[in-house]
Amino acid sequence: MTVFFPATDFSGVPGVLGKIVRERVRDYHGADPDVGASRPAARRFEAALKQPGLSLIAEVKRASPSQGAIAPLDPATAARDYQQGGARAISCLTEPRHFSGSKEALLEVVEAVSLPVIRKDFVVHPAMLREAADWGASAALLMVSVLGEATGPYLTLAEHLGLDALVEVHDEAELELALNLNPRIIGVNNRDLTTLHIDLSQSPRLIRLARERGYAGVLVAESGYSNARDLAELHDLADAVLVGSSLAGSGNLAQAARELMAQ
Ligand SMILES: O=P(O)(O)OC[C@@H](O)[C@@H](O)c1c[nH]c2ccccc12
Repeated sequence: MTVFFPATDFSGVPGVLGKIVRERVRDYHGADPDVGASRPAARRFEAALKQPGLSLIAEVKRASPSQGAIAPLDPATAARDYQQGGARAISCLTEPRHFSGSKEALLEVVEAVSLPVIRKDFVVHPAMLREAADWGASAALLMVSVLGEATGPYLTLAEHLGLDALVEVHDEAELELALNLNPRIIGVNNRDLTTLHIDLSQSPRLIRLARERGYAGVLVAESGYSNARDLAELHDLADAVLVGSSLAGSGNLAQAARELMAQ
């Protein structure tokens, strides 16, 4: 299928995010943009997040630009532990240089658990979504800070491939852009990926704003959560929370997940 992509100029993406994005652009330079025939939507990721109560998306995260090495997790074991600890979906990084992610990690996670899995990467090329579908992911991350006006076409592409999309925003302007596309799932990242600074008030604030604007889709709070207290106000506000570092570095992933979600 053919999707119109506005010229995407990633040279303006600032900071750490810009560096990673330009590396990913080079990685996929010349990759085949053809995504093939349409695939049926399973909507498993979305359905997992819509269950009653705050849903946990637990992330297989071995390293990050802010922390360096977090833990030498075996992806399959980590995903199984998260599932046992009550996670409703698994996020798996596939970015290799800064997050120690890989295709293999994603394949192992998909194989290990019955939960839906989201491919966590810096999507800058249609081939990355085709791969996500081929590798068995149920969803992929689309970052408005990276894709800007191209977020719409990428949403169409994800839909075409039967993938759910988590449309990630960090500030009001990005939220406005996302709301105009009316995606089924919006995530608000507490971390500014250009500076790596975390502000835990960002998600609740923008989630409230989205609801005030009449947004009726699924809302996800992302990043920086390390204990049950941090989640207190999210229980009646967000549909889901995305947590990586604090769980991954805990030493006991199932127990850490249970303790985090306890009210
Ligand atoms: O490790 P944390 O602070 O719990 O955050 C998890 C997740 O939100 C974070 O990994 C993330 C959110 N959006 C991203 C985009 C790219 C890379 C990583 C991310």
